[in-house]
Amino acid sequence: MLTTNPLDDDKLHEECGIFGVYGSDGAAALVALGLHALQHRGQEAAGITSYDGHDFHTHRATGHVAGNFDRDDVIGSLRGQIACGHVRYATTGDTALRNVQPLYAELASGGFAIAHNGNLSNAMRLRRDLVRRGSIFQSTSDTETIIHLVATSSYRTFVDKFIDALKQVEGAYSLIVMTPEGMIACRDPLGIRPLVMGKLGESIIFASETVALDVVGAEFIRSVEPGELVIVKGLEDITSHRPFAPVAPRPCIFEYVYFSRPDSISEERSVYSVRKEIGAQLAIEAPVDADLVIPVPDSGVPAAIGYAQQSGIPFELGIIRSHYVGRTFIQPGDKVRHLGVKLKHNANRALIKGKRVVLIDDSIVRGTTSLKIVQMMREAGAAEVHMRIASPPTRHSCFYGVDTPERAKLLAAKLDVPGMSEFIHADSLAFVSIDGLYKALGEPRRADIRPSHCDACFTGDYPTTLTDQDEAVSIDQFAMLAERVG
Ligand SMILES: O=P(O)(O)OC[C@H]1O[C@H](OP(=O)(O)OP(=O)(O)O)[C@H](O)[C@@H]1O
Ligand SMILES: NC(=O)CC[C@H](N)C(=O)O
Ligand code: SF4
Ligand SMILES: [Mg+2]
Repeated sequence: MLTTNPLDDDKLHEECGIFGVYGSDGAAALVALGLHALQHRGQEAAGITSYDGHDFHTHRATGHVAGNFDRDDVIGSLRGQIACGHVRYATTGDTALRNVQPLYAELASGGFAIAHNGNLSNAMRLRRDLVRRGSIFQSTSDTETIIHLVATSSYRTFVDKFIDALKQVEGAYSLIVMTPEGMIACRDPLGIRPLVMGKLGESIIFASETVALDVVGAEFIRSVEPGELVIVKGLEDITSHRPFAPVAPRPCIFEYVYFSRPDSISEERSVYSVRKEIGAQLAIEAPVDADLVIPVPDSGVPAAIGYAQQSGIPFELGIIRSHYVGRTFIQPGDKVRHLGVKLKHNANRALIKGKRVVLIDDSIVRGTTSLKIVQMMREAGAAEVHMRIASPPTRHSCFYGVDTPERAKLLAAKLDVPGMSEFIHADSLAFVSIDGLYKALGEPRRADIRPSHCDACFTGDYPTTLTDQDEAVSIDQFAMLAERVG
C-alpha cells in the first residue's frame, strides 16, 4: 500500500494545528508560541519553516513544541519575517520524520512550504496516478499529493496551479502555504477544519484556533471562510479569492465537543459556552436523581457545569487529574492508553463515599476512560454511579483529519446504549441526542437536508465522497469474492 489507510491504524489520534506569521521580525519565535497554544491538537511532532526573502529554513522534529522550539539556536536559525508551523497527529502516513510538516519542495516557481490540518479522502487514488506519471514522493503523507499536483499542473501562474491542485483533492484541508511570493491561507469548500486570521501590529497571523492568537497578543480579525483563499503578498497587498462553486459549509461539530480549547471562539461562538449548553441539554434529556455532578477532566468540565446548573445538583471535583500526563485519547497503543488513564485521574475519596454520583464526560470512543472512572468511583465508595455523555454515541470513523479508530473498535459501533452501560458497569448511561447537540449551537434541531455541520462520526452522513475508503472496501469485497470463488 502506498499510504497508510486510517482504517489500518490502531491508534486513536487527534488532529493537527497550524500557525502562520507574515511580516514580523522574529516570525519563527511567534510561530513557536502559537504552536504551543495549539499543542492539544497534535503531540506527535512539530515543525516550523521560515523565509528570509532569499532562503527557506526548516526545523522539524518528533515530540512537543516545548523541548524542540524553546532553544535559541533553533529559533535563531529560522530567520525571516515570514514563517509557518504545524503540530501533527498523523492521519495518513506514519509518524516518521519524513511526514512531519511543514512539507517543503523546490518547484519550478521556487520554494514551496505547506502546513495542513485535515485529511484528503482521495489521496491514495491521486498518489497512484501521480506515481504512474513519474512523480517521486518523499513521504507517505496525504499532504504531499498537493505538492505534486501543483508541480505538474499545466496552468501558468502559481496561484492558478495551486487552485488547480485543490480542485482535484477531496476531503478536509485548512492550509498555510509559503512561497517566495508570500503566504496563502485557505480552507476546503465545506470548511471542515477551522482557520482564523488575526493581526499583530502590522503583521498578519493565521491560526487553527483563536487561543493561538491570544497567546501572541494578536487581535482576531475573522475566520478564513470555507472555500476561501487569502493571499498575502505584502502588508498592503492582501486579497481574497473564492475559486470553488459555493456550497453550504459543514464545519466539524466535534471541535465543539472535544478538539478545540474551551477558551477558543469558533464561528463567533465561545466553545466553553457551547459545551456548557450541551451539558444543560443533557440534563433536560437525561435527568438523574443524584447527590453530586462530577466532571471527567479535562474536556468533561464545561458540560458538567452546564448539567449541574440546569439540574440544580451540586458540582464537585470528584476526580482530580494530574497535569503531567497528556491526553489519553491520543496516546498510541492500548497498553499506554490504559496506563495513561490510571496515571491521569484519581478519585477524590473524601467526597465520593456514600454518594450517588453522576459523571459527565464529553464522549465515549473505545470506552477505556469510562470503564476506569466508573470502577474508580465504586472503589472510592460511591453508592450509585451514573454516566452522562455530552455528545451522541460515536459510531463512525472520521476521514477528515481526526484519527478515530476503525469502526470495530468504537464501543458505540459494537454495543447499544444498555450494552455500553453494562460494559462500563454504570448504574445508568445516557447520551445527548443529535438534536440536543444542535440545540446547544442555537439551532432548533439537526436539519435533515444539509445540516449546518459535519457530524458524520455520530450519524454516518459524510459530507464528501470517500474515494480511498470506497476503493478499499471494493478491493476487500473483491478479495472476499475471489476467495469464495477460488
Ligand atoms: O472512550 P475512550 O477511548 O477512553 O475515549 C474518550 C475519552 O478520551 C477523551 O479524553 P482525553 O483523555 O483524551 O483528554 P481530555 O483530558 O482532554 O479530556 C474524551 O474526553 C474522553 O474522556
Ligand atoms: N491530523 C491532521 O490534520 C493531519 C494532517 C495530515 N493528514 C497528516 O497526516 O499529516
Ligand atoms: S467525522 Fe466527526 S470528527 Fe470528523 S470532521 Fe466530521 S464531525 Fe468532525
Ligand atoms: Mg476526557
